[in-house]
Amino acid sequence: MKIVLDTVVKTFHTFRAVHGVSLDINSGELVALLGPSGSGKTTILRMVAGLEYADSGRILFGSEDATNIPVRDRGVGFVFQHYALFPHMTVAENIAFGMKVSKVKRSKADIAARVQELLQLVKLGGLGDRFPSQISGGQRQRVALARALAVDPKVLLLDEPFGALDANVRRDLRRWLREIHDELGITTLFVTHDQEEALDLADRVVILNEGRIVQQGTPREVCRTPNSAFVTRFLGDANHLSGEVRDGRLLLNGEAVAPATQPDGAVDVYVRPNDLAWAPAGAGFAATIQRVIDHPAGRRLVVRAGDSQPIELEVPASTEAEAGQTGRVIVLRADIFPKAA
Ligand SMILES: Nc1ncnc2c1ncn2[C@@H]1O[C@H](COP(=O)(O)OP(=O)(O)OP(=O)(O)O)[C@@H](O)[C@H]1O
Repeated sequence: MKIVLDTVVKTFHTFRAVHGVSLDINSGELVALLGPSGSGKTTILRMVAGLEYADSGRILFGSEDATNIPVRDRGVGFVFQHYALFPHMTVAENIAFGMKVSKVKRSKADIAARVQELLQLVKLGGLGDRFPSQISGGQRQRVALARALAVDPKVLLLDEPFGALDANVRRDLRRWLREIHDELGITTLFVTHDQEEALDLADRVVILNEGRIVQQGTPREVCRTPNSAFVTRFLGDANHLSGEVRDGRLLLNGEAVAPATQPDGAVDVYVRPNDLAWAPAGAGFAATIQRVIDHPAGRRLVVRAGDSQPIELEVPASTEAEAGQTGRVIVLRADIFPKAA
């Protein structure tokens, strides 16, 4: 089922939460809405669900205006962070609930068979008789997904479904969700404020700020060609340096470090730790190591150049480095924007 948002606006009292958002979600696509708190992600999701109405603009399900389709006929499944399971029902009863109240009548045997099928799909076979309080948080969210899938939705809407879980469980669950999505091919809209989660999971990432889409593209596109300082900062883990472009070269601390295509003038430079290298001498700009942080994948150097803020570099685990050493920071790649006023 393809979903189209066409210039959708939503205002609460006098506050405009969504400013004319247009977005196509193709059939079978997994799209992540990513943005800081208050950027309008949940409001957009709720409008697609039919839980909230747009002030103007249109939302289409296929070629049909969704305004005319009641919520229960939209064929939408939801999973929310705090969309609790019914505590007095077993896992199996929770999954069966939607089928029992659905307009599509199914026999008891059909419902029981479907529940078993879903329990296998979400890898919880054998736990159907437990109560929600007897399973882990990650398992509960898998039950919530099974419950959402039980009524064969054409569209799946997920609002921070893994928000309350710890980092390792979150990572496992999003890989697993991606597999389920690929198996079932349901058009899926996923809301998160976690960059890593969006990049890991989605076919396309839509970045929102203050109720507007500021960039959209594949994870690779938004990471490699962020179109603004906001997107670069929001995607995280970038050093921010002040520099200057002069005659087609980027200058940091007065030293030419890389070619630049921008017009001459002051610039904001964002460089990811992986796009910097460390060398005892040679190109780049001079810096002094302040700290070395070892982690399983390599070493992180925290350096200072002149009176700059600390700059972080990611280097191979084999790199010899210690606090107090001086050397050169080499810029392999940078995102350069005209200096913000
Ligand atoms: N029912 C409401 N009444 C008034 N203001 C609202 C209502 N719902 C949302 N808002 C406001 O609209 C803006 C967008 O909210 P929304 O929940 O869509 O953001 P979000 O990006 O999902 O944020 P979060 O990540 O914190 O959930 C916020 O400023 C919020 O306070």
